[in-house]
Amino acid sequence: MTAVIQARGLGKKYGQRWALSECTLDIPAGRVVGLVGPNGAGKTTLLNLAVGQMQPTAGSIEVLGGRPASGPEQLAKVGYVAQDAPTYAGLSVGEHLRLGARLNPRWDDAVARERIGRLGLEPGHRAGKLSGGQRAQLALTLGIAKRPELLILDEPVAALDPLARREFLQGLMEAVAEHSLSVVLSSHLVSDLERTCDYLIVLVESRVQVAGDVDDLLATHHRLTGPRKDTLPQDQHVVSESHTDRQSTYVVRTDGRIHDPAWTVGQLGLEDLVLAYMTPAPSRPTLEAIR
Ligand SMILES: Nc1ncnc2c1ncn2[C@@H]1O[C@H](COP(=O)(O)OP(=O)(O)OP(=O)(O)O)[C@@H](O)[C@H]1O
Repeated sequence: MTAVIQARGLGKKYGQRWALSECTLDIPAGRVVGLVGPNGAGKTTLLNLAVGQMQPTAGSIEVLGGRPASGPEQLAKVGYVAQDAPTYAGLSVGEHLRLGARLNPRWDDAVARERIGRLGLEPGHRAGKLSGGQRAQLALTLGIAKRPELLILDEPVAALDPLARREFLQGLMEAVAEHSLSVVLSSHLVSDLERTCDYLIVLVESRVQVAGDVDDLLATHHRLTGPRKDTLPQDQHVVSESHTDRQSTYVVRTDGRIHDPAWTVGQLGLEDLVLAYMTPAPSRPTLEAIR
């Protein structure tokens, strides 16, 4: 497997506090990767480390086989659309494209102009006067026209209305199909990730909780529901659990089938899976303690 991002024991500390810790990951190439987790989980920190905007406190990270931001060649291979899709308010759309052409050796002006035309963005309009959605589309256009091998996007659709979100993600998926891009995309909007991503990373409190192929994750996670019991499901990794007076519900990860007739086995959607990892089982057993 070729990894676009390979992290080994990666960590970043601000003062006394770890924003990211013990992160070991191999993100495969040619995938659209969703990075999800609650506020403050460390997503932006991981992405900033990947593009070389900050240095690790511990461990190492390689991107496309090189050290982040280690030279012009490395910079050309990686595109980054930072949080809030930053653009230069005083520059026009056309000036952004000219700047992109000057700064990026692989710049594809035809792609940039075609996208701008299709989106109805006037070259003479100042970026500061564009709507949030138009600015995000301009930032995405710059990221795509740079023709990187890996495009990293930090919550690019957070401020967009549902229609603008759909258009943005469609544009992204077209670029993935046309230019065989690898993409890492952080978002809180799991329904959007479900439509676009084929690989998922869940980060909670600075640690990777789970990472893997979306289809594999959905096939190996199950919801077990049954009468409240003293015995926990055997041989399964319990991701989360909840109990009422009469009923117990577990989200478990298992490669095998669940034969115990005491449990009703249900499939999980991606949102349920993410939520299960975001609200993990406190400190396990103890139905006694819960009673
Ligand atoms: N420059 C900084 N100085 C000090 N602490 C920081 C700094 N940047 C981030 N942090 C802290 O590091 C932790 C991780 O922040 P980060 O921005 O990576 O999270 P996130 O998952 O991207 O959050 P969000 O979803 O809210 O954007 C948080 O606790 C945050 O307060």
